[in-house]
Amino acid sequence: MRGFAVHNPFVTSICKQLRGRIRPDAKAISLIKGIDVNEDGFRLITDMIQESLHIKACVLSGANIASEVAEEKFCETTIGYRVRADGELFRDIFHTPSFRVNIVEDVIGVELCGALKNIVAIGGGLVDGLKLGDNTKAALIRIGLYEMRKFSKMFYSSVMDETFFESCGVADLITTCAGGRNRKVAEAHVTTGKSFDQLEQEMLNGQKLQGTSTAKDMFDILSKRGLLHEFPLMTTIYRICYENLPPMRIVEDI
Ligand SMILES: NC(=O)C1=CN([C@@H]2O[C@H](COP(=O)(O)OP(=O)(O)OC[C@H]3O[C@@H](n4cnc5c(N)ncnc54)[C@H](O)[C@@H]3O)[C@@H](O)[C@H]2O)C=CC1
Ligand SMILES: O=C(CO)COP(=O)(O)O
Repeated sequence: MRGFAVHNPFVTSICKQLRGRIRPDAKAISLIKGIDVNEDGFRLITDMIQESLHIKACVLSGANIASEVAEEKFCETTIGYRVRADGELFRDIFHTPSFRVNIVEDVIGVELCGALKNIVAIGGGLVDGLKLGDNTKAALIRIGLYEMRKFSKMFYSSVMDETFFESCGVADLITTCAGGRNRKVAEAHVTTGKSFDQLEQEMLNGQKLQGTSTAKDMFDILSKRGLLHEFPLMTTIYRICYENLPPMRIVEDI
C-alpha cells in the first residue's frame, strides 16, 4: 500500500522516485486536497498517480482537521474507489471507533470535493474577519457547495449528487469554514491587511495553504473556457487573494 499525504506540487517528483520500486499489484490512496493544472486543462491527483505508477488509486477525504483526528475525537471520512475491493481494503485499514469511514464509488466526486472546499474555506475566513456573522457564513457555505457541485458535474458528468452529502462534501465544507488553516489565514488577511503569501509564512510554520493555489487553478481553468461568470463566489475569492480586491466584495459579488 502507498499513501500520498503531501501538497499536490510534490506528487510528480514523489511518483518519479517510486517508479520501478513498487509491486505491480500495489494499491495507492491519496489524502491530497488539490488538483493538477496543466496546459491542456487539469488532472485529478489519483489520475496522476495511476498514470505515473500504473497502479490503482483510491482517495480519502473528509471533515478531518488533523489536530482533532490526532486527539481521537470522533469524525467521519469518505473513501472514493473505482474497484469496490480496493475501497473495502482501505476502509478496513483506516476505520477505527473514532474515525468512521464510508466508501463510495465516486473517486472523482470525493477528490473534487476535497480540493474545491478549500477555496470556500478562504471565503469563510474572510466572512469571519469582516465579522459578518453566522447567516452570512451559512450563505457562503450554501453558494460554495452549489458552485462545487456545478464545477464537478460540468467537467465530470459521472460525479454523483450523493457524494456532496458525504463527509467529503458538506461536512468538510462546514468544518473547514469553522476551523482549519485556510479560514485562519483568510481571517488574518482582513484583520491585518497583509498578503496571503506573507501570512502563510508567518502563521503556518512551513505548512502550505491549499485554498489560495486551488483558487488560482480553478480561475485559470474557468477563464480559459470563458466560464468565470458562472462561478461568482470562486472567482471573487481568487480576486481577493491575488488581485487585491477588497474583502467585502465576497458578499457584494455573489
Ligand atoms: N492538515 C489537515 O488538517 C488536513 C490536510 N489534508 C490535505 O493533506 C495534504 C497535505 O497537507 P498537510 O499534511 O496538512 O501538510 P503538511 O505541510 O503538514 O505536510 C506535508 C508533507 O509534505 C512533505 N514535503 C514537504 N516538502 C516536500 C517536497 N519538496 N517533496 C516531497 N514532500 C515534501 C512534508 O515532509 C510533509 O510530510 C493537503 O492536500 C491537505 O489539504 C487533508 C485533511 C486534513
Ligand atoms: O482539509 C482539512 C480538514 O478536513 C484541513 O483544512 P485546512 O487546510 O484549511 O487546515
